[in-house]
Amino acid sequence: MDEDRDDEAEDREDETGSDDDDGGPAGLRAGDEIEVEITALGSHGDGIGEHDGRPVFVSHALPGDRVLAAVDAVERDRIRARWLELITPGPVRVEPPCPYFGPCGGCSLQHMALHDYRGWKRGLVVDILARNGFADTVIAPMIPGEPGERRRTAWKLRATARKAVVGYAEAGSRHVVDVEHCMLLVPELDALIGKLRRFMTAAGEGEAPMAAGDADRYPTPADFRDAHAEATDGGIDLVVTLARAPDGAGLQALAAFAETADLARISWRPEPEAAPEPVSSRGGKGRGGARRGPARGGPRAGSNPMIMAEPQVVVRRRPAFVHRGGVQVEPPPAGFAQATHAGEEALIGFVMGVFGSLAESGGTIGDFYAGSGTFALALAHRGAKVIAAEVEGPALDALTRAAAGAGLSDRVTIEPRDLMRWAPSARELGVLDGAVFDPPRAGARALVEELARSGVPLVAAISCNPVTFVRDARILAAAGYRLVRVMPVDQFLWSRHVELAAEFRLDPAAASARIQTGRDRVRDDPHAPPRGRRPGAASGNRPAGPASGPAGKARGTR
Ligand SMILES: C[S@@+](CC[C@H](N)C(=O)[O-])C[C@H]1O[C@@H](n2cnc3c(N)ncnc32)[C@H](O)[C@@H]1O
Repeated sequence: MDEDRDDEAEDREDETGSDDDDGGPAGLRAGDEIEVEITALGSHGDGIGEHDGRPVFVSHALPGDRVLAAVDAVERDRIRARWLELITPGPVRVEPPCPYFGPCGGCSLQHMALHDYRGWKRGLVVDILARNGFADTVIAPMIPGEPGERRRTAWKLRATARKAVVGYAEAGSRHVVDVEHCMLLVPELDALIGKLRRFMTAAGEGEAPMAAGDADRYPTPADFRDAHAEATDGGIDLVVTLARAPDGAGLQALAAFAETADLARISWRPEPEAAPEPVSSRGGKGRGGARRGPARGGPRAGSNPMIMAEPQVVVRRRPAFVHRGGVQVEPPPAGFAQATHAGEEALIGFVMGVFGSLAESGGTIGDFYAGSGTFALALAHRGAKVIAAEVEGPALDALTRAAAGAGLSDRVTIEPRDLMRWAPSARELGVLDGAVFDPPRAGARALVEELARSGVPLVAAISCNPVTFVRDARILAAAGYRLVRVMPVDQFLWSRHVELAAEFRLDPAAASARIQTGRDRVRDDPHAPPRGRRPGAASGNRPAGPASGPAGKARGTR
């Protein structure tokens, strides 16, 4: 699925020094064929063997396999090779349960026995922690993923001369594999694949209402780009990306499809555009520039932002609501949701395990990268005062409405904020009794650097990228935070992606040795909001610094 293909380069922490090299071992060149005995599985799911003293990475090969492979690249520290033939299968190899496995880039490890796959995936977390100074950390058994659990997905939509295509991209390619079913998905999402294909096909054949009497017949199958679908408690929430804005007939067709497929809500959005460099009206760049406005995210300096327009709701037949920590919330179309209900429950359970008694005693907890409130609502429901910081305005609007609906408004303070560009300072964070952060794959370095100086005693981290997690964890550890326990979670079954939840406690010795930093300074500050009160409300004290980012909306979430 989309998550399984992104960020290939970003987190290849084990791939430094891999420049191409002319001379391979014994003159090995790209295209040469070699036999390799696979002894391990790498963090990207490639089988690893050895040739002439150098590691060889062979895609799709598994430990114990003996394979014939073609060399793709000879690099300074490794050889990359493409699988040609299985000479002898290893003991962990099984028949993949899905007929699309191989061509479809959605899953990469269905051919590995589930037990071994799960051991490998948990081992990724164990290994990276051990290699980064956290060998003593307690690592819980992994919360396993199961087929039929994935409650959100993004399909690629294409049209060929003969048919409409609904599916997933091939690994490392733009080609889309047409699928009838996906066994990862909850049944209602799986059933939507065929309905969506029929809808696109009907558009092409002039059978759909959108085509009736409309010379331009919009949208045609070729205008569909992708679809984001989430199974909510109210029904499916579908967002289609289209190459052009639908006209009246197109909107009617989308509404009719929502009726036929019994969707809760259907929206459309245009294709994303590359963001221009932020330019100041005075000729400067960035922060003081013309794009400054209410916090909605926006292009981040040095990133590769694609501006995603807000989806426009065509019809909302029922509320597309979900329950989070006992509170009902209706996230915005295509808003972030944890990929599986079981995964979300496990993560909320972990966070409540860390902060439960603090919440019950009315402590103040920051939820950073809060989305529409998965943790904030659960914590507030339990009694905490929560400051929820997030860049996406629509997610915060949903969180605000949900808090109001549950009578929790007085416990939830919303903080629209781009946390990568304008992380709250250690001093601002010092009012908190606890903090949870759940960033995108890039991690939360700017926030963590401030947290490390803040003196906040209890911190929970949720991460979808162990590489950026250990980077951030080392910053906290260097400041005296002990990584108490980690819980791996498999929300992306049969992929290389693993999530984790972690608990950090500030070492009492480090806390008492702290000389007038963050928390201590704030306690001494007569203008600081008293602990246990709602910052930004009674005291009027809002965390300093710009709470607004450039206009527009850049997406970079998992
Ligand atoms: C992994 S999601 C977690 C959301 C939420 N904790 C949940 O479990 O539903 C990451 C969140 O970070 C937000 N985000 C991404 N970049 C951000 C930034 N620069 N500043 C603040 N929030 C950001 C996304 O909008 C998204 O809601």
